[in-house]
Amino acid sequence: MTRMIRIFDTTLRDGEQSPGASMNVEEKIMVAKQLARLGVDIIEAGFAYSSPGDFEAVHRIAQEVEGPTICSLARARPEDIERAWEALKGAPKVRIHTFLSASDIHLKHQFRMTREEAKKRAVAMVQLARSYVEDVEFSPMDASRSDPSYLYEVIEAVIAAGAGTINIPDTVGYAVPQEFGRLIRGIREAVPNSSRAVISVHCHNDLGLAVANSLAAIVEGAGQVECTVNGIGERAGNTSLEEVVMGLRTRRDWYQADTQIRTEEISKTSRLVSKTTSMVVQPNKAIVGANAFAHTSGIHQDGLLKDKTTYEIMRPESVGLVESKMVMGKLSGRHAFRQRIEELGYKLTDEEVNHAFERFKKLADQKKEIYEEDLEVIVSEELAKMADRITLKSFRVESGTNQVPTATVELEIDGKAIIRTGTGDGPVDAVYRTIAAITSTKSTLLMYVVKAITGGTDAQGEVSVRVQEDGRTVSGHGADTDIITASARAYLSALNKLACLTAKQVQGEEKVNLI
Ligand SMILES: CC(=O)SCCNC(=O)CCNC(=O)[C@H](O)C(C)(C)COP(=O)(O)OP(=O)(O)OC[C@H]1O[C@@H](n2cnc3c(N)ncnc32)[C@H](O)[C@@H]1OP(=O)(O)O
Ligand SMILES: CC(C)C(=O)C(=O)O
Repeated sequence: MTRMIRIFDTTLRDGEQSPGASMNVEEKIMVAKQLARLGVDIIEAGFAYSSPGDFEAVHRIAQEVEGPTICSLARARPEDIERAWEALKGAPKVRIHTFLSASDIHLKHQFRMTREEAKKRAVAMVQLARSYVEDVEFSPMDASRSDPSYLYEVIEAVIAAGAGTINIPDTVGYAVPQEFGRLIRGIREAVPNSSRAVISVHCHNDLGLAVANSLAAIVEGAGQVECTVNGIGERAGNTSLEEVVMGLRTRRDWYQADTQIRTEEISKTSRLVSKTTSMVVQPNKAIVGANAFAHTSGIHQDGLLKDKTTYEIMRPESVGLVESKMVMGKLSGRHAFRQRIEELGYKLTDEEVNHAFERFKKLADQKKEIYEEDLEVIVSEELAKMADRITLKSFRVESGTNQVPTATVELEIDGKAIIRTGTGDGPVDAVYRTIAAITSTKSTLLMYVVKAITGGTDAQGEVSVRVQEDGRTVSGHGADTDIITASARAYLSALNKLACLTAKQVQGEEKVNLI
């Protein structure tokens, strides 16, 4: 049977403890509304006592956000619990979450309390919270570094005092999965009244184990997981909501557990939290990173095109993405290349695909990522080239501060190679003049524009020209990471369009005429 695990989202409380992640009241309300759409069971909206802003956020979220239970954190102090109640009162589903350390390290060095004093305080504060609300959660802070026998005593006492949820925090991210799972099993076995409460876990990610620890706890009977969107939170953050939820959903066969989360809302929620907290999501972050559903290598891309299950354990649509992304680059293969150009609307023959693919591979060696625009340029140029009578074979340009720019250009016209050298005012001008000399064109260059298609110094430059001859105006485009090559291609594409290069006998290096 599948157990339903409660998702207690603490993005607005522990998540906000990430340096620089603070949110104003309106932003918190916006995130809380999205968390409700995501389907979390409980929203920890803040720590009402900590500031007027947090009080207002808890209060307004409790009043305005429908669906989840709204919770405020409170230290084990009467003033905190009263303030939490003031913020929450009047709202339909509310919880007070109070906490006090159980570890000797904390009790001795921070709280300067004995174990007995701390237990008494915890019981008294749970009772006080219960005098206001039905739903009280207690956390024995630093539980993973506490003496288990004392921890069990505290848990038993606070359940008897009325706490319905006992949250076991790995406050400093010290636990490892097998150990943490054993701790949860120990609580269930050693605390006589433990079945009267939901056992929750709250893990920090200092050793990168927050999700693993939370899943290990679920295996041993935890019924609630505290987590944050994108895993943000104090220091290295908290258990990532999306990872734990998708872990359970994808491996329900193993965990026999699931959540009520509407997973299709995950990506949207992640983007909103990232934007609101200004915390960038690392590209390789599981589930929500930009690369989480991106496939780069030819072999993977080929497998995916044949059947998605070959290399995808989750469908991108299941987390609200439109589709997996095939990243076109130097590791891509012909199958993926053909698929992508067909998606762009081009129907190519096998020969055309082969030509275009060769050029794509050359470009991919020069550029880290190939964008759609790059592909369009390659394919459209490749298609146009098939019919071209003049093609660029090669060129060399010399230019510098104390040198007349000189170009040597080799063209193929109707299958004949012609090489010529010429000069100009700059490298592009030298190439253009030499091309004009070879082709004997009478055309006039009306416009020359160069722009970067994509960002970065390795961007492709796109050159557009407009050329006029005998009252006819044509345009030409060319693109390459080398703008002189792009310029030559643009000029030649326009000359080809003039399409009146007669098949005049081209003998060796003889001139031909564009009529
Ligand atoms: C593990 C966690 O993430 S717990 C949540 C942590 N979150 C935050 O701390 C954010 C909000 N905090 C705040 O705004 C402030 O710390 C406040 C308003 C709560 C308290 O501010 P101050 O009164 O200036 O105290 P300060 O933060 O310097 O010290 C904390 C005090 O709370 C006490 N305290 C800490 N936790 C608890 C607790 N669970 N129960 C009772 N007292 C506690 C400390 O012992 C210390 O008391 P002391 O002044 O008698 O030594
Ligand atoms: C308040 C508790 C649950 C906490 O945030 C922690 O121990 O990390």
